[in-house]
Amino acid sequence: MDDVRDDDVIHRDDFIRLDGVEKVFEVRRKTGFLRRERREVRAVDGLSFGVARGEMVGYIGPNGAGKSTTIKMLTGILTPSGGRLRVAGIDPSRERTRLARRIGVVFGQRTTLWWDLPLIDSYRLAHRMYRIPDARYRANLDRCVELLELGALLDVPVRQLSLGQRMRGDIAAALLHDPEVLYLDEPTIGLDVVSKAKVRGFLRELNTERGTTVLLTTHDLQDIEQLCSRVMVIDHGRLMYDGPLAGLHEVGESERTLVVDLERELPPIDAPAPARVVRVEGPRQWLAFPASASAAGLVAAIAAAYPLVDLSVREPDIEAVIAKMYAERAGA
Ligand SMILES: Nc1ncnc2c1ncn2[C@@H]1O[C@H](COP(=O)(O)OP(=O)(O)OP(=O)(O)O)[C@@H](O)[C@H]1O
Repeated sequence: MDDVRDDDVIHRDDFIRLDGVEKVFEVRRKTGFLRRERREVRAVDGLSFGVARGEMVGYIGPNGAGKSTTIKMLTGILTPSGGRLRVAGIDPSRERTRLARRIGVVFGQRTTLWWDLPLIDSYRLAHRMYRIPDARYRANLDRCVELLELGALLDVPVRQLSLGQRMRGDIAAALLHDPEVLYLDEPTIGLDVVSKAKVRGFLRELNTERGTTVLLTTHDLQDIEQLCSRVMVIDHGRLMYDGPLAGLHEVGESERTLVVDLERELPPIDAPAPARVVRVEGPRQWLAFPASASAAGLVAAIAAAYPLVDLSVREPDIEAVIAKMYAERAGA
C-alpha cells in the first residue's frame, strides 16, 4: 500500500473514496444581442462514497444526473470544484498519468481504438504507450482474444467492425495494462442480446478471477441485475440510494407481477391481500404483489382454488422503481 499517504489512512479499505466532492460548471447563456447570463450548474453536489477493492458497483441515475462528471473526475479528466477524491490513494487530477497506469476506462459511445487501422495496431500502440512488459502484454492479449472472441477480428480495420465487436475490442484495449479498476460507461449500449451476454460474462469473470474493481454506469438495468450486488443511484449530483439492488425495490415499493393462465375465462381471481388482479385478458390474469414478498404463498393460494394451466413471475422494471423513488423524495 505504498500509495497510501498519512491522510488516506482513515479510509484505507476504500480503493475509491469520495468525500463531499463537488463539480460546478459555469455556463454562459446568450440572453440578448450583447447580453450574456452566467449560470452555475452543480453537476456533482457533495458526493461521498467508498468502493472497496474488488467490488463491482452499479452507478445509475437519470440523464444529466452527474454520472459522467463523476467518472471524469475519477479519471482525472476533470478537477473537482470541492471536496476530496482518491483512487488507489492517488489524487486523480493532480497525478493523472500515474493513475492512468492503474485504471481502465470504456466509454460505450466513444471508441479509443484507431478507426482506420486493424484492431491489433491499437493494441500494439497501447503496449508501447503504457510500457507494458512484453510477457504481460502477450498474456493479457491472449486472454482477452480468447474470452472476448477477437481472434478473427485482429486484422480487421476498426471501422469495419460491428458495434458489438468494436465494444469487445474497446474492453480488451482498456485491460491490456492490467488495471486494478475499470470504469465502464454504458458498455452494452446498442448491443444485441448475444453480444450483451458475452460482455457481461467477460466482466463477471474479470471481477471474480482478477479481483478487478468495477464501476458500471448503464441505462440497461439488466446489466446491474446480472453483475452488481451493490447499486448507487445518483440524481442532481447527489447520492439517493446506496445498497443492494433488492433494497432499491423496497425503497421504491415496487411490485412484481404474477401472470396466471387459467383453464378458462373466469372472473378476477380473489387473491389474498395485498396481491390484486390488475389485468384480465381471456383466461390470462395479471396479479401485482410487493416485490419484497415471496411469490410462493400467493401461488399456493391460487393453485388451491383455481384451475391453473401455467404461471410466471415478472420482475419489476427498475427504471420505474427509480422514478417512483424520486417522486416520493420530491414530495417528502
Ligand atoms: N462541460 C460542461 N459544461 C457545462 N455543464 C456541464 C458540462 N458537463 C456536464 N454538464 C452538466 O452537468 C450535469 C451532469 O451531467 P453528466 O454528463 O455528468 O450527467 P450524466 O448523469 O452522465 O447524464 P447522461 O446519462 O445523460 O450521460 C448536466 O446538467 C450537464 O448538462
